[in-house]
Amino acid sequence: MPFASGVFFEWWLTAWMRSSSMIRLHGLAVSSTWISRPSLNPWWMTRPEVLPDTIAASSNRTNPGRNHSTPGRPQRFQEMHYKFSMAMEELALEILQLLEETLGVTSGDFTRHWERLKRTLVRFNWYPPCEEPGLVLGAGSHTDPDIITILLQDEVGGLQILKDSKWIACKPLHGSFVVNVGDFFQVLSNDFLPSLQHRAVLNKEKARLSVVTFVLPKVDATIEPSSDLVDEDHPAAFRRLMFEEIINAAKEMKFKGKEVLSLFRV
Ligand SMILES: O=C(O)CCC(=O)C(=O)O
Ligand SMILES: [Fe+2]
Repeated sequence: MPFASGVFFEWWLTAWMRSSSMIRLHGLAVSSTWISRPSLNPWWMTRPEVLPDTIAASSNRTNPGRNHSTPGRPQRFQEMHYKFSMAMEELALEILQLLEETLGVTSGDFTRHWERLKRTLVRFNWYPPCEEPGLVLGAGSHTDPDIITILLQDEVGGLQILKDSKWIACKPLHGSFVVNVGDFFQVLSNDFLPSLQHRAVLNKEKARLSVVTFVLPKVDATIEPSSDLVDEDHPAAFRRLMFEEIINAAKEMKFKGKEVLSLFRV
């Protein structure tokens, strides 16, 4: 759906970028963020002090409860953004249920946080072309601190994942989503599903659009490895912790990635 309107987004985000200060996500990207459940405080609004500057800047524009009246956003774009985040909520729940089935999690531990406290954050990242793509990143190397991230990228490509110390291009596959495991989920799954270190590179000629849905628990959600995935051979790898602790640590480490979880290992 969003890519049918790629031209529109490019126009809109460019205009927005011109008319407001540039928002940077570690590197060179302009983002527009939507919160699916304005009634639930997103973590960056409840704890402004743990905000990365980039997200703080986005959140100023997406004041929860006022998403529909955010100035400068055409009504049609807002409606589309809303519909998209609702569809992503359904998809997220299905993915989590499938993962429970696959890993034999009968306690409902994966879906519990989500069903009770569900919240998605849909972000449009627009990466302008860059004459020297080797010198700057669109999004720096990081892991997402959330449960899972559902990512849709256009045909330009630029997402890379770190595997065996090498960056591997995650080539766009038309009509498909990329699903990333976040730090929170690595804890829940007791290391069975490790979070993914990734980044986005820029393109010399073409602008790129990605639509990223972060599936988040409430900031004070408490987690520990699912009892279904803990046994004698696989003792609990993490202590009990609050989602907020992951966020705070990620912020302190400037969203650089995997080391964050080492703070919570037992
Ligand atoms: O644009 C991309 O491919 C990656 C974006 C990303 O990792 C993020 O927004 O967290
Ligand atoms: Fe990410």
